[in-house]
Amino acid sequence: MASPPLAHDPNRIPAPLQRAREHSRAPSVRSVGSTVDRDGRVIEEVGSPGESVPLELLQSIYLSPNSPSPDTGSFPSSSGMTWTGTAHQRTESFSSDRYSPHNVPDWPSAVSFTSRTTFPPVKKLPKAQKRRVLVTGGAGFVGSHLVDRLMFLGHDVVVLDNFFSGSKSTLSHWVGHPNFELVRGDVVEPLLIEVDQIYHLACPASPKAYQINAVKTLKTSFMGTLNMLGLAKRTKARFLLSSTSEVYGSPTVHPQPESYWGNVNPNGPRSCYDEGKRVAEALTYGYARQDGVDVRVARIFNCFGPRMSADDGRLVSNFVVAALKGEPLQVYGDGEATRSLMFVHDLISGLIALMESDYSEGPVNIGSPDEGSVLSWASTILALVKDLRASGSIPPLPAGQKESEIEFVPAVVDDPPRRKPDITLAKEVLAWEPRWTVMAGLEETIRYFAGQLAEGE
Ligand SMILES: O=C(O)[C@H]1O[C@H](OP(=O)(O)OP(=O)(O)OC[C@H]2O[C@@H](n3ccc(=O)[nH]c3=O)[C@H](O)[C@@H]2O)[C@H](O)[C@@H](O)[C@@H]1O
Repeated sequence: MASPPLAHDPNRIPAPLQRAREHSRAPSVRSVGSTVDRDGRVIEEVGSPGESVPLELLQSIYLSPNSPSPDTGSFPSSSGMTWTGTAHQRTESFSSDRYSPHNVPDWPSAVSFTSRTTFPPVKKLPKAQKRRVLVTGGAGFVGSHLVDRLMFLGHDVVVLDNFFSGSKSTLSHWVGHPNFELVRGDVVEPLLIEVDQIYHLACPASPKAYQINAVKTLKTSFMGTLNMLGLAKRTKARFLLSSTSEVYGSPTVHPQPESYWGNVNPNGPRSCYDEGKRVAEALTYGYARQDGVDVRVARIFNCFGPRMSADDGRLVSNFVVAALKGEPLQVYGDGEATRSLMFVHDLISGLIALMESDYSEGPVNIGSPDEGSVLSWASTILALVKDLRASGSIPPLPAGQKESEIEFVPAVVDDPPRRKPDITLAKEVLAWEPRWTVMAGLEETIRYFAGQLAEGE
């Protein structure tokens, strides 16, 4: 089904293009060599001590053989994997010589598959430490990164997903692993299994996706959360709800602390998601007070990274894909709305830290304080893609094709004008704060999408 266009406000006047051009003449923004964190330390592992996973292992899964390498800035050969050592345990499964598409008449784009016999290496945990973890929405962008992390840490993971916005390909590397189970199903139906922890992520999260079927989004938020809380009550599992910064609506307090009650339009085009998540929070604390369910609530602020789908509709994926293709970066409205961007590995570390913490008194903001205007993020992404191209790290544009430009299009209805988390509480109770710079995260995301585009995804 084609996605209906987002509602636009025709009365908002786009800012002059000249300002965008000034922004995009930003100086070189690219960092060189290994990925370093905010303190200038090389990032070798992600996650808190005791719960950390080597970055190279994670990258070996989500970066394709066609993704440019961070250190050499060069392309790996399209015929083989570039990762070595324990991280390289993937089975080659594409078009062997024998079954090459060229050898199959009339099948120009055929792909052959072999069954996987080896898996990425996972920790061996003593029985007492091994948890049975349910991740609803585990095939989605955020869910699949969480599943990777939990699998590497050695837990038993069950994923429940209806594949509305998630995809089986995000988890194909675990299918058949004895610690892993993938269930096609919808959280609006009850699920009868035995678990120790539930990460409840299931719900379309991009404004484009959640507005396609507003009633279904509300049903997922309400009935899905009700069912998963019922499961938590029966199994005495700890329950973590992925809530959102959208519960703050168009905030009148900036930055937003957890104590702020928000300013949400209860019947606008975004209300299906905003109010859905607000009722999901109310249900969660209802079960905690009434039935003693052990709950955690994470309010997630704008997150980006590999495995966002190219047509996801959100800022980073839209701008990166457009810049790589040489298409216009469309800024809705005047581009003055602000967002604070967090890289996905930081979010996963925050979610696990919250699940494992003793803090259950109320919601915790998980987000980055790196606030910038939409226009400034568009300019930054454009400049970064240009730099990576100039250094030969990603493919050049086809001959004759011009670099992307910023284009202003009408504003989106009820688009929150500014957003930045107050993360004092997360620092205090979880000892968590973002480690990745936006630049390092954007480079990783650009490498991911460059690999995807090279494979024709
Ligand atoms: O992460 C959050 O805190 C919440 O908000 C986001 O919603 P939004 O901030 O509107 O995310 P985007 O769709 O990425 O938009 C960010 C800003 O960029 C603008 N934008 C987006 C895409 C684009 O192509 N052009 C553009 O100008 C939007 O109008 C908006 O002002 C996410 O989509 C929600 O899932 C999430 O819960």
